[in-house]
Amino acid sequence: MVCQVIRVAVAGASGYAGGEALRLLAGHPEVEVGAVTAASSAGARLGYVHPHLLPLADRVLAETTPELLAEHDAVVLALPHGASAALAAQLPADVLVLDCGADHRLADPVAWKTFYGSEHAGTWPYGMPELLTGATSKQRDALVGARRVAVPGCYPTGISLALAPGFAAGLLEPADVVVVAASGTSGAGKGLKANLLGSEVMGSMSPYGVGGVHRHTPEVEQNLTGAAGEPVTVSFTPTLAPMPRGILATCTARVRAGVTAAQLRDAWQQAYADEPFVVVLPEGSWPRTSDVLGSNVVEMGLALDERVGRVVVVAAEDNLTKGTAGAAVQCLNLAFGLPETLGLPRTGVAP
Ligand SMILES: NC(=O)C1=CN([C@@H]2O[C@H](COP(=O)(O)OP(=O)(O)OC[C@H]3O[C@@H](n4cnc5c(N)ncnc54)[C@H](OP(=O)(O)O)[C@@H]3O)[C@@H](O)[C@H]2O)C=CC1
Ligand SMILES: CC(=O)N[C@@H](CCC(=O)OP(=O)(O)O)C(=O)O
Repeated sequence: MVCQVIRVAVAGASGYAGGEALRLLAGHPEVEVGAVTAASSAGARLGYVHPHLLPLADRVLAETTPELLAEHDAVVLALPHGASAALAAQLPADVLVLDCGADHRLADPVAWKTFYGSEHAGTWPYGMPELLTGATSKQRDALVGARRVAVPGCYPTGISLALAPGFAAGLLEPADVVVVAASGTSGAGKGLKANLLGSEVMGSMSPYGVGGVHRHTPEVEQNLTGAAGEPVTVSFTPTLAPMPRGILATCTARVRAGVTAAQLRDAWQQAYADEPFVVVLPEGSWPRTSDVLGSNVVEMGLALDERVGRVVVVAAEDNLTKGTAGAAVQCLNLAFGLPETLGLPRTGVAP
């Protein structure tokens, strides 16, 4: 356990993920917010780009340099894909680096090249403590004391947590997994065009990245393969929903012959019984994105569709909280030996 305050810098502080990291860090009892950095908004008051962050409103966004970031105990990188790897390589090994981008999530360089089209930067411990990596082992162990963390993607968070218990318990077939998920518009970052939001997104839902081409597909497959101990393949279709925040992922997989609804419920309950941030709802209850808005919780409900032999798991999360910045803070707590839940809300702001 560290005794002094942890100084944390946020790079990409003018963006959505950076803003959410600052909202959480500003309320964290062991953290002092250090440098806040950006690119095109460097020089602006933080209060100008994030009026909701009142306690930090008079901070001025600095340019993002490794020298400035290196003065901190921890750095949250909330930058576009590809920008974090080069920066992280220039930071001292004893500074905790939490990369909200995808650069260090995938272990397979071929999958990286196929879905991201650039050279693979390397693989860091994956920041999803609750993820089953076998029958009972979880990802948490690799995060205690870590100094480099690849924070998961927003869709892979809800989807992987939704299906891992069934694979870890050997109850699901590894092929024929189907996921359709809806995301709020903040998932696309602040660059999503205002006119697109007004005329095409609000009042409508639309699919994108259809046909197995979305870059979160290999991340989900990597996570579920780790839980199953054999290759898992996934058909994933994302959709854009007319709401600012939230992801609702509907995940289905074929159950092995003879598997009962009681066995399924048992596996999910056992997997998450001690997890503060993963909630399995009672039979017949289903999650809503509004219930987890601003909270670090993934809520899920499950049922066996006996007619077709498939388990259906529906998971809800806030893409900016548990889907990125909340996971980063959770991993910071683990890395520094603090209680894992420190500074992280378990309550949402519904309706
Ligand atoms: N939005 C979400 O729900 C989630 C996002 N993430 C990941 O978090 C990261 C940030 O996403 P998000 O906040 O949505 O994106 P935004 O577009 O909202 O913000 C991007 C931030 O990065 C800064 N920036 C852009 N280019 C550079 C550069 N070359 N060097 C330094 N800073 C730069 C921008 O600064 P400026 O504005 O000053 O130009 C801005 O602060 C991405 O990797 C994303 O994939 C992960 C999970 C969920
Ligand atoms: C709605 C929307 O556009 N969402 C983004 C996901 C953003 C995210 O969180 O994922 P990464 O961290 O991997 O960027 C997308 O589909 O690309």
